[in-house]
Amino acid sequence: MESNSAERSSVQRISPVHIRLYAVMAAARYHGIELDIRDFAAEPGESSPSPATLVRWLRDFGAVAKGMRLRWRYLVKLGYTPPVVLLFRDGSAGLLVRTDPEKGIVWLRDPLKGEGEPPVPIDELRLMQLWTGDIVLIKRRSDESEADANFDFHWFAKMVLREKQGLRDIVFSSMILSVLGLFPAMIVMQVVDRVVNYHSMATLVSLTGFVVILSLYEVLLTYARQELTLVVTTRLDARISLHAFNRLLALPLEFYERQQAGEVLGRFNSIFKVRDFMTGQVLNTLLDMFMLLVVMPVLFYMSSTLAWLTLVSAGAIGLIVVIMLPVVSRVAGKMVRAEMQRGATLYETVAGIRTVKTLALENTRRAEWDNRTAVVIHWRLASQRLANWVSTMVQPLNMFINRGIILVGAYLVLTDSSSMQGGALMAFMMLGGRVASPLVSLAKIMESLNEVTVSLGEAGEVLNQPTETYALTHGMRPPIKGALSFSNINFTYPGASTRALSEVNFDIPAGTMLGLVGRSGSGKSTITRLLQGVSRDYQGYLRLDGVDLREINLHYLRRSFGVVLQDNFLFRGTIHDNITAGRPGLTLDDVIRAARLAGAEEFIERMPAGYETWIEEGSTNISGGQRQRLAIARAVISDPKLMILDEATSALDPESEALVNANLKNLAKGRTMVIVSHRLSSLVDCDQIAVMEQGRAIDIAPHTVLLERCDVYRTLWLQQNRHLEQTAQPPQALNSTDARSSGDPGQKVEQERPGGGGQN
Ligand SMILES: Nc1ncnc2c1ncn2[C@@H]1O[C@H](COP(=O)(O)OP(=O)(O)OP(=O)(O)O)[C@@H](O)[C@H]1O
Repeated sequence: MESNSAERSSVQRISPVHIRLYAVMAAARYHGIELDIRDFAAEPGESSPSPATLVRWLRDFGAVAKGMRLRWRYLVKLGYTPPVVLLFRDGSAGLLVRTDPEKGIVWLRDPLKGEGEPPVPIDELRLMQLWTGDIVLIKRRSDESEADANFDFHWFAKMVLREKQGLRDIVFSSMILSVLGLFPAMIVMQVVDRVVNYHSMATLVSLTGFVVILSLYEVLLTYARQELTLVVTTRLDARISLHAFNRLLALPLEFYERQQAGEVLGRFNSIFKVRDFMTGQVLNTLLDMFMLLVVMPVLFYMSSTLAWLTLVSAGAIGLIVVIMLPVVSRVAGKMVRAEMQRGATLYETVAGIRTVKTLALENTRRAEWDNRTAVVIHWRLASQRLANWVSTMVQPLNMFINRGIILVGAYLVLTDSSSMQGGALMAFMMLGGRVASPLVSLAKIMESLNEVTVSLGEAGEVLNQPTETYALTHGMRPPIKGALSFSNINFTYPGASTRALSEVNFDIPAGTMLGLVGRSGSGKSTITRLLQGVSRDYQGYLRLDGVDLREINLHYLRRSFGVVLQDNFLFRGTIHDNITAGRPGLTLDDVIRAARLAGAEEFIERMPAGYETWIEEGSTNISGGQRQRLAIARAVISDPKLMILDEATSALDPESEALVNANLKNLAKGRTMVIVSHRLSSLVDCDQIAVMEQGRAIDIAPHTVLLERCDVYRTLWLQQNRHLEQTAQPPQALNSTDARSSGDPGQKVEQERPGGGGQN
């Protein structure tokens, strides 16, 4: 219930709509699904959320939900049940937890009260006055484990088998089509042997009728099968795409930092090769195999000698393909990898085109592209050559099946006319060709299987990495005030040999404006990464309001932070869209308030379309200072209790920097703010400044105190402000706020904490 009160605290008044949302959240929580009220997007025009809107919300966050209308007589039969949401006429909702059909009573729980509270019994008459008749049923998705399952053939097979019904219909129609496929040959046999030999017009007429009806049937069935296949493969496609993209989003930032973006994309895209294979080649070959099953007995019936000859030749084709398989697949694997690397080069060039152009790196990029293309071409040629070899070896056997058999058959007809007639020979010819193709495609499947295995392995390199899913969906959601405490924090980046943070110890109360200073590489950004839960593999304890950060739901934690970096990505869209960043439920008033706080209001209003001004990709049509201010507005719109500004003003011109800095105090009101800056003069207003040196927090105190007692700080300050030093002595007099800050002697970290690093 802790989280319930947290969410409630952000709501001034509990309206019926909120009660309805809390009811849904409580029912979802029963199944272990944590919803955040801030994720709820109301449908425009709906005064209170309809079952459909609630179901959409639930489904978006991993629940299986269903809205339905129920009569009392069915509702009362539910017995002991997981909480069912009953929608009330006033826009609120209740939670039904138990019913007694004998007594005609249901028990409702107040969504705002804890699970321990006893439910209230209520009879039909009273309930019908409140209840609209709508309910929302919620349960946990049974394939939750599937969401975290590895991307392998097993997973794909499971996905395919989830389309059981569709597949069953496809198989059934394929079997019938296979049988129908025999008829043309049979008809030819009848026409030659009966109609032509005996000049029988009556047989021709009845055969014609038969052919028309069967053809019609075949046309319809083929259409239906195609339609079914389309539906099944499209559904499969959608499911795979969604799942893969969710995986991509659930990967930790640390993973992306280690990987080349182009390679990640290339690997991700190889998942679609697997999909094409499963839904195209495998399915078609399986369907072809039915043909084989149907045709073979007929062939043996017509002539066992010819049937054996056909089977052996087709088998030999399959054998050749299988023997060549390892070589072909090795080459195919090299081709896939080469294509992926070329894709990475393409992506890098396009993503970094500004640098390429400004540094005139076209020739270098072109040379790299040429090299990569040369490798691709080399392996493609090799693989196509190999394929050519295989098909050349196979061709004589294929020709034998298609042409040689007729000669053997003719010989059989001549030497022993009782064994076969001319018509049967022609029918055999027509059907014999169908034996080779399924066998060959079966062998080819094995060939592709290797290429697909390589692709799957590549995709797995990205998609089977450990995700943050658990941390994003589990954990506490405590109310956040903003007190931070670092105790004995040690952290080393994966693969690095030295610690990025070493025995960091300091505490700050909620509402502190904390500056982080230190030389380049001293660990300032690493501190902010730990705070945002980007890197979680640290030793020691980092507490937010006394709660271990690792215990807090990651999604909730990150939402509680407003973060502005040195270079902020603005999405293509309007200023309004960028400030709300797609967060549901924010109004224009919120946008304006955030823009005002960020000092962006004035320039936005001067723009021709105001908040509807379109921002191009890479935000080329606004200045750097404007972009930063929009990023700040985006960060403060949800009124976070914690804010991080990591070199947010470093890249700005002095005027824009002054504008943003002038607003810092305003921004910091009511929240804890962590400001990383190289420019010490922008931090003099901070309540506390932590000085970082080689991963250690060597001191923390207000500006004036640090100037007096921290050598590193004083050196940095003097390096940047020597000109001021000469004109105004002593440095404490530089800023009036220093006098206030100096009242707080701060914490001399290394002295106060045992185990802290020594001061430099
Ligand atoms: N993703 C990473 N992988 C490995 N090492 C890293 C990574 N990021 C930072 N480091 C290392 O960790 C140390 C601290 O880096 P950090 O970025 O926190 O320093 P900083 O004080 O913010 O530096 P700057 O002021 O230059 O941004 C540095 O030695 C750096 O080389």
